[in-house]
Amino acid sequence: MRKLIIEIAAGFVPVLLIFLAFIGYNIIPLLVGFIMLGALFAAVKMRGGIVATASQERKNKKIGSAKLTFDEIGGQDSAKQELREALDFMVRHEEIKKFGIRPIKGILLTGPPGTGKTLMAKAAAQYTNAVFVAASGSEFVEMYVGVGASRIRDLFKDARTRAAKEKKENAVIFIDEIDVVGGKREGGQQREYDQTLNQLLTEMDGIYTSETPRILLIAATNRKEMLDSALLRPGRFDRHIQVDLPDKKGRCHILELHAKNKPLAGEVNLEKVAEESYGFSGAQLESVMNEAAIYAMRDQLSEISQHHLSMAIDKVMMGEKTDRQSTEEEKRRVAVHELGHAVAAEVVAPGSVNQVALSPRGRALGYVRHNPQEEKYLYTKQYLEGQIMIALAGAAAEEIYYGGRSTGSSNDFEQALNLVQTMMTSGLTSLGIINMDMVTKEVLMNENSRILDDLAARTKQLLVDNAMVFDQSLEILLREERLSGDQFRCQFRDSLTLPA
Ligand SMILES: Nc1ncnc2c1ncn2[C@@H]1O[C@H](COP(=O)(O)OP(=O)(O)OP(=O)(O)O)[C@@H](O)[C@H]1O
Ligand SMILES: [Zn+2]
Repeated sequence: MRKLIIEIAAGFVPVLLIFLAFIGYNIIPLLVGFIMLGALFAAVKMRGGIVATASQERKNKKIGSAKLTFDEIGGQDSAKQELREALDFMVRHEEIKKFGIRPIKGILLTGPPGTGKTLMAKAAAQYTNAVFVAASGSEFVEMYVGVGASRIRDLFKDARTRAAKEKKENAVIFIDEIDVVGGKREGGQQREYDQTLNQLLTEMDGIYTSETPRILLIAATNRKEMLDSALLRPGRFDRHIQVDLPDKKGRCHILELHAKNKPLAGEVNLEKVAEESYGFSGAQLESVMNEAAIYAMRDQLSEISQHHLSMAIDKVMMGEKTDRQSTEEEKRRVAVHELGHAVAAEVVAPGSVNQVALSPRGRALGYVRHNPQEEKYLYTKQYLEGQIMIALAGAAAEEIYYGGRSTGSSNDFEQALNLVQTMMTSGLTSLGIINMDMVTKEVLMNENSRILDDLAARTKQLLVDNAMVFDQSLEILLREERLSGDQFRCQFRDSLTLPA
């Protein structure tokens, strides 16, 4: 702010000189005035440039050495795989051109903070042998109108000049927090942001394959729904890769990576640490390792013990204001809920469960993945009832194990209600073929609850009948956070062969 006042004051002097020169018809103050104005203008512009490079350097420092490979990123197997596949388009540019395939210009990484999106972008640059230029969305928000747009221009220019200097054919530009510049344009007053976003779109449209360096933009956000749709159009950020919180195996891998330069005691069991840090991001796990080392040093010991790691988990968790107890409790409840869906699905449609997992994915804390089924155009009553039972089974399992439901079932109920609706309009209920407009609301409501109550009771019975499978699977799921379809079906087979 003080700088701004100085600049305005400094700008006032030459203007005054020019004014006085005009009144006095004197050429010397006129010239001096113009020279001063020019110098001031250059200074302001340069300051913008210097600030931009300085913050870029900060960012580059923050993300460590320029050479970072995918091997140094823990977990994230599917995200890494997807990203590599997209990058192969850049590496195999000759073939791409031959087939007339549109090059990929932008990749959007979405996911919670600290999951390694920046690391992914760095590894992408390494993988494509590209120069790496990074910026954060917030750097483009300035009080001077047009500065944001000119910084975007500078960012692309910087990528091009660096590639030329380092004799590289590719350049990766990484923009973190893209939502700050790329937010939806509806709203009206944010004109400065608009200019910046428009400049970004213009630069992206100006990327050609024939030109070197080939430029790839990687952007990161944890609020994809906030982005302006212009950014997501084909030819812009049309590849989306989800970077999730790591599952137990991923957490173990990340801990191993960050333990490499630290003296761990022989008794340390990183798998146990991974188990206790459910829901942690990569950044939090890095923090756990660091805090544990500090505890060990404070104890004047030469090695980090399991105890130090446990204390570090608590510290990182308290810092995040999460209640350890409720996390464990929540994990169990999610496991019960998802297993409910899975057991019902496997009974209703044997062989249909592909995977049950606890790792938080997007907003859901757990999920059941189903094997792709043949696409159906005609549904039987039995099929629809089965689907409703699968939807209701999450809440049913919670009722059996906890005596009540949680808020996690609203989507399931919506799905069940839609299915009942389909049954009614298709004449598959006891009402027979009906004209929905001619039946009173009350009749429909009664039939609706009759169907749902009946199916809910059958679902509960199904779960009770398969309690043994349920309990054994629950134990594995809580331990591993993941249960493959085959592992799951093993439980069914075992329970069949056991004497009743
Ligand atoms: N998968 C991972 N493997 C190893 N380290 C990780 C991983 N994820 C995060 N980290 C650690 O956390 C730090 C921060 O990660 P990074 O900056 O890549 O996260 P981000 O997703 O870009 O977060 P933000 O959205 O907050 O910018 C890394 O420097 C690294 O030490
Ligand atoms: Zn559910």
